[in-house]
Amino acid sequence: MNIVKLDIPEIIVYEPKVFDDERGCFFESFNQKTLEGVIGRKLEFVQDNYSVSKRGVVRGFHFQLPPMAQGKLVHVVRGEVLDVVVDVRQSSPSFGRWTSQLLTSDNRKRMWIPEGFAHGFLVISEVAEFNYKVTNFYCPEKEVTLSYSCIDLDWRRYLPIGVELLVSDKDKMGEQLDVLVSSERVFAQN
Ligand SMILES: Cc1cn([C@H]2C[C@H](O)[C@@H](COP(=O)(O)OP(=O)(O)O[C@H]3O[C@H](C)C(=O)[C@H](O)[C@H]3O)O2)c(=O)[nH]c1=O
Repeated sequence: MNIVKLDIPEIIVYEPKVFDDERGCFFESFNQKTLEGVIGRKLEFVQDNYSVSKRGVVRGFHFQLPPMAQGKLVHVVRGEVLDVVVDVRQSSPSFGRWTSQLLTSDNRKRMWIPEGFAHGFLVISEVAEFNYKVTNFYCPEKEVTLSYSCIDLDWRRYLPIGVELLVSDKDKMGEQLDVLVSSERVFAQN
């Protein structure tokens, strides 16, 4: 297993060990014991999610507030995405900062996103199939949408000229971080 360090230490990216042979390849797409060893905490995933998106789709940023906060273990089954997380923990030294990683079916990278981060991604390939495990059930009442435009990222530079962003109405209404802070819809100071 190869671990990729990002500039926000709580976000962990790793590449599973791949066993190639003349038939093709094998790798453990998920191993709880291995992952708990890397992350250093117990994990209990309760739900698997799967989304299929066209090139140019931006999903997010979404997060759920306590007590329904979700840790997420994400990966790409087919295609390529730019996966982006934003720290929404007010007590964190990296509050408001973001980091990203290209996740593809070829690089087989998995990204662990703990509770307290808003998550989203841009689809770069023609189609992307995105699969992730979450540590808490979906709770729309506790879900918050942070605007995908709240960070200094030019999403379009990852797309061919002429391909426009495709964003849901809900995500188009995503709010800026300062609004979420003033309405106490971020992770509170400890
Ligand atoms: C997330 C979720 C959604 N839904 C239903 C609700 C809607 O009727 C439909 C589409 O939901 P939404 O537009 O919120 O899907 P995404 O934009 O892919 O949301 C995801 O986007 C970013 C990338 C994330 O990290 C979140 O986990 C997740 O919110 O699925 C469910 O029934 N269960 C669920 O767990």
